Amino acid sequence: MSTTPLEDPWPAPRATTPVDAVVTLPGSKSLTNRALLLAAIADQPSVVRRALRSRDTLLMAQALTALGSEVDTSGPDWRVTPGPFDRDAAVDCGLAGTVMRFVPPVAALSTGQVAFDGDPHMRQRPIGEVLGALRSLGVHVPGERLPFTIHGTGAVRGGTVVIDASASSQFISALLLAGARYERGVDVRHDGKPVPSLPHIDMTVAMLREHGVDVDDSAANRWAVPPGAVKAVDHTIEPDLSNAAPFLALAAISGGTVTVRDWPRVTDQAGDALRDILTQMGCTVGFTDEGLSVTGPAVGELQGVDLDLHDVGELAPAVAALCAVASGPSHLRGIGHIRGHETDRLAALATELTGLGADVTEHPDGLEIRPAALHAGVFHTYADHRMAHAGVIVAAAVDGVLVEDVATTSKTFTDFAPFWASLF
Ligand SMILES: O=C(O)C1=C[C@@H](OP(=O)(O)O)[C@@H](O)[C@H](O)C1
Ligand SMILES: C=C(OP(=O)(O)O)C(=O)O
Repeated sequence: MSTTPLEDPWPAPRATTPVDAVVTLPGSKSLTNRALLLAAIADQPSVVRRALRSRDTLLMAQALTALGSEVDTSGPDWRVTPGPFDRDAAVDCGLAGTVMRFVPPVAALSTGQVAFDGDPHMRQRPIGEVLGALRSLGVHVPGERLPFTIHGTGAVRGGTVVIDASASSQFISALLLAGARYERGVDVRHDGKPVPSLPHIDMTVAMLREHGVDVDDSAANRWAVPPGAVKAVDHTIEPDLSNAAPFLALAAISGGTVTVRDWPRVTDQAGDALRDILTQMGCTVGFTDEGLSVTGPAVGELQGVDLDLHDVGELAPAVAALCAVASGPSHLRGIGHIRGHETDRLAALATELTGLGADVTEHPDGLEIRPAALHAGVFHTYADHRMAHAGVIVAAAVDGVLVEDVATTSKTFTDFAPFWASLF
């Protein structure tokens, strides 16, 4: 966590010349929290190398420790020793969707009572479909939202369950991650509007297979996991490609070149879509020996885009910030579900960008953003790390923009602000 108190609101740096930088970014939240959880229910101890050390991943480590595993987070490589889930426990979800959704299905394997709660806004984020699914799989867990308590019996029957995962792909991932440990495994069917963030389900399926779990995803909207052991695997965590968005955006708006080291050539991370998105906006994007390099067009020549971000909604705040300083109109579609993220991101982006002079129309499932002259002001972040990323991007392009509570970035990036400032 940051040792230097930051001014709040923070006068985030303005890029007055092209920014050229090569950056090493912290590990992926999504990969780290899946690796930790699978390690805790595996048959042997294992190591999560280059684990992300941030609020969301420390909350996951604490949750698994509270259940009965040992998680040694003292070095860069985290050692996980599975232990019996045989005690009462309290789990703080903070504002981490991966903790609130992924931990209950494994907590249901405990013999104890496991109480879940989180930040004030976490009580608004959707979880009812997961709790309903657990009930129909034989788990005693009353409630629809945080706070709730799982009354474990040491085993879960499992079987077939139908849920509506149109609010979050994490509902499906959550049930699959635990399912091999259920007596009948789990067969999850989705019934509802299309599931968002499918790359995140692909990530879950790929990691389960690495752990020796046989996943059947051959039919659309159905995922099945038979009962069986979860083998221990040592994972090395890739850099967080979604958190690369503000850094690559800095090249895009300043006409500079930013390289993110160790960008994987093949990955299940949603952030990999930035390569295509930034190319469409007029950037030059390519792999080098060091990683992925993005060079922005001349200042003022960033192009507007018409994009369906349904699969990669977590990129929407950073992309919306870029659209607000682009030279042409943009339409971001297919992202109604991000109203259920850390805050209602469509409303928050429309309010904050409009507050700085942007021309934004908010739709039920997206945003239209037309070119306008932006001006100084305060960009509010609503306890949302990705709103803070959007704020620093706009501040880099517009004189006099201050970002309120930039420290909220600690959810997935410890000491983001000093690192960001060091690039100017
Ligand atoms: O499984 C995961 O690690 C995630 C899935 C996505 O959630 P939604 O499906 O709720 O968008 C994504 O936005 C979130 O940042 C991380
Ligand atoms: C939606 C996000 O997070 P969470 O894992 O808390 O759902 C996000 O990081 O953009």
